[in-house]
Amino acid sequence: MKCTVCQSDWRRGKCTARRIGHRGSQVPAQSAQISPALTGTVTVPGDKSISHRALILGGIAVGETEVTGLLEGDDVLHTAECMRRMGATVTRVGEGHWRVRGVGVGGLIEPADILDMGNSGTGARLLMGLVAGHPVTAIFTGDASLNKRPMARVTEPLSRMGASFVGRAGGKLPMAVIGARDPMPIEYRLPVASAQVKSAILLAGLCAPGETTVIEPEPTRDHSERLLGHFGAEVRIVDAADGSRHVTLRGQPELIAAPVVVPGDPSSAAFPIVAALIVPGSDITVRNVGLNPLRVGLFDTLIEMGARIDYLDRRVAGGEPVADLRIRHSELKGVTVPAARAPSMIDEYPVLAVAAAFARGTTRMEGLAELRVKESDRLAAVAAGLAANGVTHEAGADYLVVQGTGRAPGGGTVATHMDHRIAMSFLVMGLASAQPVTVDDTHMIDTSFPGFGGLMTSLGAILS
Ligand SMILES: O=C(O)C1=C[C@@H](OP(=O)(O)O)[C@@H](O)[C@H](O)C1
Ligand SMILES: C=C(OP(=O)(O)O)C(=O)O
Repeated sequence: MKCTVCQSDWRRGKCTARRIGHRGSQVPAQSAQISPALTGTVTVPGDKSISHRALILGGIAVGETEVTGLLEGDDVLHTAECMRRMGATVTRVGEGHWRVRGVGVGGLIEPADILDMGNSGTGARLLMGLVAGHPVTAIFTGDASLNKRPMARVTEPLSRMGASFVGRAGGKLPMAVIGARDPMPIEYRLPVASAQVKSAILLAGLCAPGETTVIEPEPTRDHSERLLGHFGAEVRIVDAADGSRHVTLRGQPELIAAPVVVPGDPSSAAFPIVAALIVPGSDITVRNVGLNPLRVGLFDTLIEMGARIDYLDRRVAGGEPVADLRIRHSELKGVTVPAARAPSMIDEYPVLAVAAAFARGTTRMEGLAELRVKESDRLAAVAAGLAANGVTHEAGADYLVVQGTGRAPGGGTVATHMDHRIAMSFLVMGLASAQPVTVDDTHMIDTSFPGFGGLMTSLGAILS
């Protein structure tokens, strides 16, 4: 018998592959079917982007950083393990409660073995940036999905800073990163709006003397900037008249350990939220959702579509705005989502496409080219999932148009292509579609949302 996730031998009820974070399975498929009104109050796991960064910056700070609310998803666990291999002491104290003792900026040690980043583009690209600024060599690899994703977007600027790279054709992992002995600060204009690329350059810039500047065509999530400031680095942000944002870091700071409180991940909250909007009679509350202005594009779009979402008890926790969200079933209407909004909701298009299938009228989503290089080609995977479930749509090179009729027919099986967000989005679809929806593999859900099935079931969702 073989593990249905990685095809390694399956013995004594376990997958024999000894990859970090990989549990393997024989029963990865799952179906969702029409469910009664969803009700209740839930808390989603911690923000994935902030969790990676808390471990990375804690790992190069002086002293002990206490992290609460850390996402214990596979992606973040890979980052924790890789930081350990480069000298940081990373300890789990309790659920979501971790301590990190750092090595100081410039103090990374060379890892004795290959760094396995699993499914995580964020972990891989941010750590490639960090290694690029240190005089060490590290070999990065990932799973079948990550090893297909483009890395030239980070190797190009990091080469200018003095690092070198030996990888597979087309700039793919596995790849050796040979860190710069004397890293140079650069000024770099990002060719694509990407918080991962911005963060990789800033992390390399920590070890360079002088100022490293990243110019973003449109602002992307700013968790790196916020946390760098929180740990004592000098970061300047200037919004230019042409709409671009200039982020400048002064290199070679001493980072000082600082407590990090991780809010709930808005990208994970998106799934119960859309589920409640489309399942008739639903009324749920999702507590402690991060509302960083550069992450809320989905919520703004849903409200434009007619969603009844109330922000309760708005507050600031751990330097990020948060609120409890009350969501009630809503009659949605189609809207046009402009390309400029993409950076603030880049991971939410699959679940927005599901909401659009339950809206009345046409929803047009533009500026989606980046979806093609995520854990899967998300534009193609969403289009195939919509087709399998009888939803009329049109997908172009960088756009998606969904014709909503108030309810998706369902009845299809969706290929998830090792992509957690495709799996969760189509399970949400099945909760309100006329026929059940099946997804072929639910394993990858643990990368970002461990406990997804249990949380949805606790609200009344029927998953089998
Ligand atoms: O910086 C981050 O934490 C992330 C940035 C985004 O990727 P890009 O930078 O490639 O847009 C996003 O898709 C990813 O889930 C997390
Ligand atoms: C794109 C994602 O993550 P990453 O790039 O870190 O793999 C995601 O979580 O949707």
